[in-house]
This record gives sequence, C-alpha cells and structure tokens, in this order.
Amino acid sequence: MKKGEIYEGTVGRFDFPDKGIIELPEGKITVKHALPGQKLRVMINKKRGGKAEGRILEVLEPSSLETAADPCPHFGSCGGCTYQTIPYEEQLKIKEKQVKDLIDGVCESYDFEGIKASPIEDGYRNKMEFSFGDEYKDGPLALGMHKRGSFYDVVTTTDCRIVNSDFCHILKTVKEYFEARGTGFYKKMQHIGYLRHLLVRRAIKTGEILIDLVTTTQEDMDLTPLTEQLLKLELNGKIVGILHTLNDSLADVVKSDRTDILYGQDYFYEELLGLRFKISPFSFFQTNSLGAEVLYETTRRYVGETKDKVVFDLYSGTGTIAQIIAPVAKKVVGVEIVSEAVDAARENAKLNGLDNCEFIAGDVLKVIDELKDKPDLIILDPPRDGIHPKALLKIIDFGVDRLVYVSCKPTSLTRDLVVLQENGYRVEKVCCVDMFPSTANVETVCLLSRKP
Ligand SMILES: C[S@@+](CC[C@H](N)C(=O)[O-])C[C@H]1O[C@@H](n2cnc3c(N)ncnc32)[C@H](O)[C@@H]1O
Repeated sequence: MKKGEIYEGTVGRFDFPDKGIIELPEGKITVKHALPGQKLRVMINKKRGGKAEGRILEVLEPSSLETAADPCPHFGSCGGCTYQTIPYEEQLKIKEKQVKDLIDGVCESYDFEGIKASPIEDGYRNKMEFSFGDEYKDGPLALGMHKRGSFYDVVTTTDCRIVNSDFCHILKTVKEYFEARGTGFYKKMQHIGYLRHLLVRRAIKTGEILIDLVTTTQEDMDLTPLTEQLLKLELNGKIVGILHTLNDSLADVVKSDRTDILYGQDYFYEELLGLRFKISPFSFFQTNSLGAEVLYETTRRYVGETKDKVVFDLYSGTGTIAQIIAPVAKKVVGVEIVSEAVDAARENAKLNGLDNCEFIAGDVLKVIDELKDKPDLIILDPPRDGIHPKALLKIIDFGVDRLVYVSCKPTSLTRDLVVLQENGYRVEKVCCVDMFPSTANVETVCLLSRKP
C-alpha cells in the first residue's frame, strides 16, 4: 500500500475513540472518524512503519447500526458528534466494549461493571466553546463548531442537539449582531481580525448562564448594544454574567489576557449531589452535570469507607470530588494546577460548610513532594493525557491501600494501569460512565488495591 492509493472496504474491528480497521488482502488500513460496519472508499494518507492510515473519501454503505431517526441537521458536516445516527443503547454497547477490550489487554482478572448511561441524551452539555470563522474560504461569517476534519472551516450550529436551546439562541444573536456590522473574524494564519470565540456556560440545575465573547484587541468596539440584545432574549435559563475576554495569543485556544465584565458577574453556580459550586469562566467543571452526578456517585462508591481517613484528590479542578468525599472523611487534600480553580474550590468548600478540605495550587509532580499530610487513600482524576510518569511513581511511593482512578481517556488509563500493576497494585473493579452521548468519548472509574 502506498500514500495516495485508493481502496474500498468494510470496517471490522473498531477501536477507541472512533478508529475503524479495514482488513484487505493488501494489508490493514486504520481510518479515523469511522463507524463499525461502514463500507468506505478511503485514500491512504499516511504510511508509517508498515502501518497504513486512510482518510474517508466516501461512505459507500452506512453501518447497520445507523438506525437513529432524525439526527441533528448539522450531522456529517459538524465535527462535534460522530455517533448521532446510532441509537443511544448501541452507542453505550460500543463504548463499553472498547473500554473492556482495552482493560482486558492489560489486566488479567477484575470485576467489570459495564457502562452507566447519561441521565439525558440531548441538551446535556453545560459548556460550549464556539469558534468564529467562515464555512468556506471567504464565505459569510460563521459561528459554531469546526467542520469535521477541518482546522479552518466552521459550521454555524444553530440547531445543536447536545445543548439546551438557550445556547442556540445566544449563538444566533451574537452571529447576527456581528454579521450586520460586517465585523471580521480572527484569521489564524495572518493573525488579523477581531472575533475569536464565544464561550457559553449554562448550569443544568440552576439555569444560570455565563456568556464570554473572546476577541483580539485589534478593534475597540462598544459592546453595549450586544449586551442589551442578549439580555432581552427569552431564555429557559437566566443570564447572570456577560464578559468580554481579550486574547491576542497566537495559539487557537480560548484563553484570557484580560476579562472585562459587561454585565452582572464573572461566575455562575451549579449544583451536584446536593452541593453548590461556584464556577469561573475558565475553570474545569464536568461538562455534563447530570452525568457528573453518576460519575461522582460511582467514584464515591469505589472510594468506600473513609471515616478517620486522609484522602488526596489529585487533579482536583474546582474541588468537586474532594467536597463529595469530605463529609465522610477526616480530611481531604486537593491538588490542582489552575490557581483560579483552586480559589473557586476553597470558596466552594466554605459555601458548602466544609472545614476539612485543603486545596493546593500547583503541578502534582512538584506539589506532591511538599505535602505535609500522609494519605490513607488517593483519588486521581487527571487530564486526557493521564498522569506524568514521574508523578505516577511518586503517587505509588505513598503506598496507600486503595487508589481510585477516574479517567476521561481509556488509552491513557491503560498505560498508567500497566505501571501501577508493575508496582504492587491490582485492578479490582472497573465501571464506565457515559458523560458524552452522541460522541465517542467515555469516562472510566477504576478501583485499585495494593497487593498483600
Ligand atoms: C479531568 S479534570 C478533573 C477535575 C475534577 N476532579 C473534576 O471532576 O471536576 C483534570 C484537572 O487536572 C488539572 N491538571 C492538569 N494537569 C495538572 C497537573 N500537572 N497538576 C495538577 N493539576 C493538573 C486540570 O486543570 C483539570 O482541572
């Protein structure tokens, strides 16, 4: 097989997150963004170490699993969801099998508890980062998600299913406002233009909405009329803050050099398992609040008895897990790299009447050497890349009897499980929680215990 050659075949094996494998007499081709059983025409776009990777040119026959009625109108062009055409029950089976296959590949015996569904399939997200751009080169202004497989083109997602309709009304208003004024978007290669992103966060339980328009400093616009238009919208929830973030960085990320408050406040509240959390625009908070309750309940069950125990919550974000455990523990110590999230965690603990939580700002890799407490139990909830190898060895050195690992990427989890098992731990139980219906992502909770 050579780069540029075109082949046709059917996806057999299907690996996390959406990697289809086509087996042909000439060799194997790995295809991203595929679905199990699809018949595809693909072009080889990479050949490395004898392995061929293909790009989909055409779907010749759909997957037999694609029976969901009435998918989202943006399905296919929007890069956000890949499983929209598959009924939810089938999506869950795919994710469950992928995680089990990955864990089976590194663990000999453990108790697999299957997958728990998200309490809601549509409108589940509490946060969206929309990008400004155009649908095609020099086309009209677009605001929404990147087109599937495209770094530049943006699809205006006014009918997105995985968010509450409030997101769509806000998106439409902001897009039309700037369209009417002929305002340009920031062009990533030339570094010219004003509009970058629109960040919308909406709590599911409280209905509070925080809107943040992210621009460069290349224009000095009065945003009062936009603020007034947004406040007049008839929404299911309530806007508590409208912000303007200035970001001149060259990287295409939602980031703040300075944030001005145009209306209200620069935070909102969400509730989980009876606790209240204050969330700032850029701090991590699970994007599916109802799914997060299932995830944290599962985590709490895996953590088990904590009376008189000191618990470490490493990679603690706004301190959600720490505060769910604190009422039944002696002390909980959270470590988180984003100092804004640590401030919010401290404030949240106070708000929830918890005085046995300590939150420390810093990199787990470094902070771990300076911690005064000795943990009886450790909870790990690292970012997608998993735990830094040196940090993992330091965590192992604490020698705790039980570890609970919450993972948003099962391939990083399995890499870390290999190291944990080589260093005296055994995997007891694994449970998946689906926090991301219609997409290929899945959360996994894993309980490990120290071998006697
Ligand atoms: C998956 S989130 C978990 C947050 C929290 N447990 C929750 O459920 O809301 C991972 C968190 O790790 C933080 N993080 C990333 N790298 C880190 C590091 N090296 N040290 C400490 N925290 C880190 C991120 O900022 C993020 O808040």
